[in-house]
Amino acid sequence: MELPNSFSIYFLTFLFLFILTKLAIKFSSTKTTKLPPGPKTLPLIGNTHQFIGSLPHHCLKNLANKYGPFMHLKLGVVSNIIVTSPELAKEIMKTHDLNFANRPNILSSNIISYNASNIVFSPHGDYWRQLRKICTVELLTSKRVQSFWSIREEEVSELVKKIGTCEGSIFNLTQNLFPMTYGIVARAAFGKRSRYQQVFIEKIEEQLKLMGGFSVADLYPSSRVLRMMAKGKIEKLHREVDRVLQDIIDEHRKRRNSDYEGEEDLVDVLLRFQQDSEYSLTDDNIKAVIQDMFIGGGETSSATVEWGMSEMLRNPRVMGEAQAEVRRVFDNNKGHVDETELHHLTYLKSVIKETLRLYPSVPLLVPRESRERCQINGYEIPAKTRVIINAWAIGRDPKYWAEAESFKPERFVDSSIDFRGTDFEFIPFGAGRRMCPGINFALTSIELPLAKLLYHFDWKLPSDQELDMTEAYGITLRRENDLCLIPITRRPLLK
Ligand code: HEM
Repeated sequence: MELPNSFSIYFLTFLFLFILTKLAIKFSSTKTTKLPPGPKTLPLIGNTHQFIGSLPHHCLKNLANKYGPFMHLKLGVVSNIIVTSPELAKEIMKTHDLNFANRPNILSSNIISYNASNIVFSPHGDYWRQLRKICTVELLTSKRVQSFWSIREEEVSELVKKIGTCEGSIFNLTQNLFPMTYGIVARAAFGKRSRYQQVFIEKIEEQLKLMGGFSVADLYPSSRVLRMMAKGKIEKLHREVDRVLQDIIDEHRKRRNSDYEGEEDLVDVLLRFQQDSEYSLTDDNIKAVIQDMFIGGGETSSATVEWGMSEMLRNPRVMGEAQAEVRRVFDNNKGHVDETELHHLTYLKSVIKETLRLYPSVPLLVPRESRERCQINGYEIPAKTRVIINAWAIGRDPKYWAEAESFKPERFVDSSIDFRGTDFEFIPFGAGRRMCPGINFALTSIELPLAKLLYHFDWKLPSDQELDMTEAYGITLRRENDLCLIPITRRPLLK
């Protein structure tokens, strides 16, 4: 047999290595460049057309039913990953939390948040850490929250008094709940209600509506023309809100320059920080944080009270049980509701959890953005990809919740499932580093009003028709129509 000459050996070795390298490249590229599945995209618009006619969290749930809990969607030219399962939510907010600790640059949020200098939209880093720490220490720890008890007591009692005067006639609960909750935040964080509170609430609500949709400019971020066109309305609204926020700062500054010797509130602390800090906070930065507290503290908690009351009206058995509990606890002890005995209201706490399961106030949480390319479940997530977590759909997934669409507070009565960021099937406050820091503040602003509304009054719908539960369009989950009810006094307000 003739031996191969050295040329043939070199040639065959080269050919072998060449094929091997090609295969390795092919194999590794199919493995690492695979995006999660998703519907086919159309040229230019991507999947944007699939959002027409329904609320974003509903559309995304329907699409996830078809394409799975880890889905890739193109909105315009922007890649989005949609997460619709507790396991994958845990991957994003726990396993890869640091990589997803940034927020995307969204035009409306950027304008409203003074160039992303608030807590919600600022990039993960020292500036964000400092601001979040100040707000937590000054306003949001459970000790600080408790210290505001008299403010809550006054504001909620005022509402109860007003309801008492409408005995037997139709009372618009929505129109009165929201100002009350904003009042609590304003007094706790800034010392008093704003002079322009009503206008301010209206403008903030308009802002939130605008932020809930997909602005065309955000679908094509590199188009300066689209950005210029989209800015007009949101900038006008922002200028109006800005005037109120500047007013709050100016008043505090004037007070600091006088001989005022009262306690410092959050704005005083931020102004002090403005002078001392290495970050040299501007007035705009402070206004951005004030707004965080207003939106975080006002809108979300009132919406939860409103949905909780709505569901109880649809489920008289639940309403009856919650009322019996509140009346049992407070008739025995004091004859009026105060915060000292709220911890006995275990059924009411389950009602609140069930409300947040079905109506998480921020249904798609606040979007995250990947810093670096990473792999999850064998799929590649490129750097700077937007991630949207559908907490609303996860809370209604029959795989994790029996009778998922029914309002059944009992499911929480002897259950350890909580919303503090460790049970990923129940994440109304998010999880991980960017989780909501306002849980303690929120809970007291929900529990006290609900307990008082149930203690003092029975409630009836104005007509025999079933209560309309349509959701409004916006970044927060609100009722489309105001909740109007007839109160019947059962325990008159004594003091
Ligand atoms: C029912 C009431 C509330 C709900 C459902 C809620 C929900 C949320 C959610 C889902 C997030 C985003 C979390 C994430 O990205 O993982 C968030 C962030 C935030 N919330 Fe809340 N929130 C509520 C009340 C409050 C209150 C009372 C405050 C303050 C007074 C507040 C202040 C904030 C702030 C500052 C952030 C941004 C955190 C960050 O990016 O580091 N929230 N909230």
